[in-house]
Amino acid sequence: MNAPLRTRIKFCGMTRAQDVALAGELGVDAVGFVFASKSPRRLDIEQAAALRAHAMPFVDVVALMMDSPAELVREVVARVRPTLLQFHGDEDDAYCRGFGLPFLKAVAMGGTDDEPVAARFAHHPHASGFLLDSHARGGSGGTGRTFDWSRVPHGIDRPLLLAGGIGPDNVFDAIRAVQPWGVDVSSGIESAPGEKDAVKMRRFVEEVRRADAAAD
Ligand SMILES: O=C(O)c1ccccc1N[C@@H]1O[C@H](COP(=O)(O)O)[C@@H](O)[C@H]1O
Repeated sequence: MNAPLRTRIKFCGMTRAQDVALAGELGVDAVGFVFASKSPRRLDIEQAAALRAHAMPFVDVVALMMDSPAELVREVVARVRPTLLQFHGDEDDAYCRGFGLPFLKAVAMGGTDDEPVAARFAHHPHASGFLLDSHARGGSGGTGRTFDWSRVPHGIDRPLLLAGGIGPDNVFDAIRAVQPWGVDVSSGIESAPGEKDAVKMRRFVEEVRRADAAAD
């Protein structure tokens, strides 16, 4: 894919109505609700359904699952009505596509994995895009750690979202280095797990726009 004219932004791990509303005001493309059982940002279905009402038009709502029972995913789809699913575990392509929604698949960029990154995309032919995160295979995301951005493959025919340890202070450099289709941030815009910081959220968006304006 060509370098995008506008880098998409996803704010993940939202837990508060005011943060979801501010994301919309700032022109963020997507907000993520985490249902992974071990996450400090995990929502139950009632909380997520209530938060969903604060998402503005044209803001996608992404439900993040990690090796969840299919029954939970179905309930989230029915009651929270996400526009996209994001799978962070060992879910295979057939499982991921079985919920009738487009999905993103997270690819673990940390640890030691002999399979080349580009080859891993082939395991999920129906993924709408891939999210490259810094955790090792089997580990959780939302770590606040970066990975070696030079390992991001080029010339991939589907959207790539760069994640892992990105924040207002490094997102400009990240976009210049990788030219991803989008960036995904959680802890880098927080004051505490799940509590987004309005100043960091705004600065993050400004830095993405600055990188887009500086693109060759
Ligand atoms: O956010 C979480 O708690 C989480 C838990 C389990 C799997 C994924 C999770 N978050 C994803 O990880 C990226 C990177 O997070 P960070 O910016 O390094 O804190 C985040 O954008 C989510 O997509």
